[in-house]
Amino acid sequence: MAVELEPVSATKGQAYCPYSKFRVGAALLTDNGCYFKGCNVENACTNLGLCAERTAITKAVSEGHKTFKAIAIASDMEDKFISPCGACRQVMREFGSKWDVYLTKPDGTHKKMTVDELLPISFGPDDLSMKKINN
Ligand SMILES: O=c1ccn([C@H]2C[C@H](O)[C@@H](CO)O2)c(=O)[nH]1
Repeated sequence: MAVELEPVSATKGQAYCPYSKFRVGAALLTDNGCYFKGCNVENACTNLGLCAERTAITKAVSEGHKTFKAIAIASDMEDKFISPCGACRQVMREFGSKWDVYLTKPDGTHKKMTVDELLPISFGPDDLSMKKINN
């Protein structure tokens, strides 16, 4: 397995989710073997809440890491693999389409998908590299 699932499970315990009571943890593995963990951080102003995946990615980027091998995501859902929201998929895609996302269950089972499988035919940084107008 490319990513340790234990850190992601532990990170779920840090979730600040007084409104949804839905705990999520993420563990992001960089190309050079560092882990950045994240949890969801909710807010009384509902739409300011941040998902676990984006917390982990933001922590990594702000510490100088932008190439990722994998991210693992954990929740308390016993019967379903946790699946990242559309916003998180787009933020993952910003840093490449070919890295892995491990969707997990509390019993340790997981499903591995690439960012590209989760967000096919995506819009990304390359699409902005061509100048479309001359001003
Ligand atoms: O992949 C997911 C799905 C949901 N959430 C959070 C957002 C919100 O705080 C709570 C309920 O949607 O779970 C995540 O952090 N990651």
